[in-house]
Amino acid sequence: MSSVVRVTNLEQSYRDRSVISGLNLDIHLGTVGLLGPNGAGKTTLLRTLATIAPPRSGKIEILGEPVVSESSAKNARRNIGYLPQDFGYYPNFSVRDFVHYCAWLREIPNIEEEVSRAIDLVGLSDCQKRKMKSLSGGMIRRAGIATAIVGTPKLILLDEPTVGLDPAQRLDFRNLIRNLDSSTVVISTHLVEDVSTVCDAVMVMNQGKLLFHGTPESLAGRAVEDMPGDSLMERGYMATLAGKEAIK
Ligand SMILES: Nc1ncnc2c1ncn2[C@@H]1O[C@H](COP(=O)(O)OP(=O)(O)OP(=O)(O)O)[C@@H](O)[C@H]1O
Repeated sequence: MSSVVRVTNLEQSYRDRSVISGLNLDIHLGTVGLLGPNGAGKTTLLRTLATIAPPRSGKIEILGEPVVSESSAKNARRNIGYLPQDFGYYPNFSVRDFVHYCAWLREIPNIEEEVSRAIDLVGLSDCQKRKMKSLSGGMIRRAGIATAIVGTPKLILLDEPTVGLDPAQRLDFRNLIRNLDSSTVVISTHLVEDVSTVCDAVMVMNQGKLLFHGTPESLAGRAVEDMPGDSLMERGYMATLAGKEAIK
């Protein structure tokens, strides 16, 4: 199976401070959850995969094409939908204007149809004419998700997409992700249950290193008795962070 994303020996730093080091990664078609505590490097990794932050060193390939220059990054971005953690918007734009503008930037064909579809998928059709500044936090987040999924890009990168969503909206979000089966979706989250319910694979990062990459079941299989957590997967995650894995 060919990789949708391949990362080889990635180093990233802010000024002289290394935040990702020696990271190797292959992501295949499907939905992958990216778990890690605050400051683990999740946002930095997603920004790198979104081709916004060029690697300090190492290589990235998106859909088999190396990203080595601004023009190759621009080509890659046509296939990438990215929802940053703190995304900006023009407060006076309507929901539709916001999604349309992002689709236009990505040069999406059949733009009106695709924008309507994305807005419908996030459940905002009835308020697509409302101004962004009049929306609740959860609705703003859903409009942001629409900008990432519009045109069904081959790679969708969502940084903390469920923050601010109420429990019903989180269930809707999971259903939406399940229906994006022609895309590879990478979801950064603190919520282990988001990962256990929708992801085919899980990555656990800490201190800029990848500690685990496998199925949700194999992460749950790392659970050890004395670890805190309400589910096997939470305990497996905590055991992985603590470097204490179940002995098989
Ligand atoms: N612009 C920046 N300048 C300097 N340091 C930064 C910058 N952005 C992030 N960092 C540092 O890089 C490290 C990784 O941060 P990053 O935001 O990638 O982690 P994260 O896993 O996404 O965290 P969170 O879950 O809190 O969003 C942290 O120690 C953070 O303080």
